[in-house]
Amino acid sequence: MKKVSVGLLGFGTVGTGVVRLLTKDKERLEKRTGCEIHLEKVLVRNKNRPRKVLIDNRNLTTDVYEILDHPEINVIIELIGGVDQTYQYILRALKNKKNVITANKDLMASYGEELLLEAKANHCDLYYEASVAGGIPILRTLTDGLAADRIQKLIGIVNGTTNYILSKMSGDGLSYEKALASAQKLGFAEADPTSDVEGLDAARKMVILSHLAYSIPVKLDDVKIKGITDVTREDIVFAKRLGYTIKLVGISEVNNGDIDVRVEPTLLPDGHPLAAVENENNAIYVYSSALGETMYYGAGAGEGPTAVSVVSDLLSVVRNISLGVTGNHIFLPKKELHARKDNLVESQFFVRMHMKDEPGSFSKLTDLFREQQINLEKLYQEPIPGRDVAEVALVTHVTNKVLFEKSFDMLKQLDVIVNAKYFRVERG
Ligand SMILES: NC(=O)C1=CN([C@@H]2O[C@H](COP(=O)(O)OP(=O)(O)OC[C@H]3O[C@@H](n4cnc5c(N)ncnc54)[C@H](OP(=O)(O)O)[C@@H]3O)[C@@H](O)[C@H]2O)C=CC1
Ligand SMILES: N[C@@H](CC=O)C(=O)O
Repeated sequence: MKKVSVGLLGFGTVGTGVVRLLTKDKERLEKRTGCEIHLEKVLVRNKNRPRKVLIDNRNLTTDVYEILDHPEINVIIELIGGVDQTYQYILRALKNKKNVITANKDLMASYGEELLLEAKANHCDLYYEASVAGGIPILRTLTDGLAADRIQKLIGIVNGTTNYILSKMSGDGLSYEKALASAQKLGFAEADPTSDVEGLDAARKMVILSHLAYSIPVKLDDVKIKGITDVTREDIVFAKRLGYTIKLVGISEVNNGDIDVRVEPTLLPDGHPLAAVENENNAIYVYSSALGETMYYGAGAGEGPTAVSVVSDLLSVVRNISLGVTGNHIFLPKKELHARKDNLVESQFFVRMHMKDEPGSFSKLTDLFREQQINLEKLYQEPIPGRDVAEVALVTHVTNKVLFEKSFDMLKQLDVIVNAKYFRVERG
């Protein structure tokens, strides 16, 4: 039996899941590939820290070069996270002709193209399925399953932490802080959860997905990003009254030579399949010309699901090694699309505001939208007991984004408006 030796960088949440799977299912995995899969070394910071899975202490090392330069190791799995230092490690591994598997979307969203070219130059594999949507095999789906179709649009719930927080705030009435602490404890959140809650993690994933869906280079700088830190329980409640669920979604769309990629808290109609995606689950809704609409759903974060994606990549690499081939190179055509300008974006919008509860205030509001030629699809008003202020929520018809934002600024200037905020509405 051919032997493949693996070096693992990082023994945290996902690293633990990978060691667990490679140990527990060793025989089954080896049968699937016809090769012996040997975990040679694991990089840790502290060799004496108690671990959640049994491992021989002699397999642990604190010296990364013992793995990167190890003559026997053919595959390196990177699960430490971070960008600059990790980039150098992966570059060195590839130059040393080692195949690489990573779950690191921060790195792949910024340096994916360079690293894939380096892998190609060195006749190595670079697989990164776990970098998007944890356990859902979405990268394979885009590059293999849908290879023959033309993809036009993707809508993704691609961050487990924020979906978990919004679900808990909505369903269990948990505060934002408690829901975040719980997501951290369960291992969904990044080491620095700012990237989760501010939308950056989802934006990185949308860059990777868009690149594979449309075979074009997409820059993180071109993604419009807004996180969930301003979403309150009241926003969730009043959106619900109008028949919507608030989710942090990434939307990526190509049209007439331009591309629009954005991540923001968005209202989805309650009947939309994405509205039912709860907790740390993720889903990607794909619009393609021949197949139509398809949705890929499952656990988007956590030890077990993410380890399945990593180890499945490993099995692909092991099969390639035994066949003497490499795969999974994405060739980037030189065509570039331009980021869509806001004056070309059309959408519905949800506005929530506190309005003085006095005669004439309501008509000031409706007059403004009529003058701006923005039609309202839904309107909800409820007095706030004990205060001379009413809660008002509305949804516009589809309108131009620039026109809407100008009108929203005018709305905030009305003397009857105490405060107001808005979110985009996605009809699907
Ligand atoms: N958690 C999840 O659900 C998912 C995570 N990912 C990605 O997977 C990667 C790993 O995530 P996760 O397992 O959650 O992260 P963790 O923080 O749980 O684990 C990272 C591990 O790497 C170790 N580490 C970091 N730097 C070094 C270093 N220089 N030398 C040695 N060890 C180091 C850390 O050691 P120490 O404990 O000593 O700090 C820690 O154990 C990240 O890129 C993440 O974005 C992708 C999909 C899902
Ligand atoms: N922090 C990420 C982990 C998986 O990528 C998330 O919450 O989705």
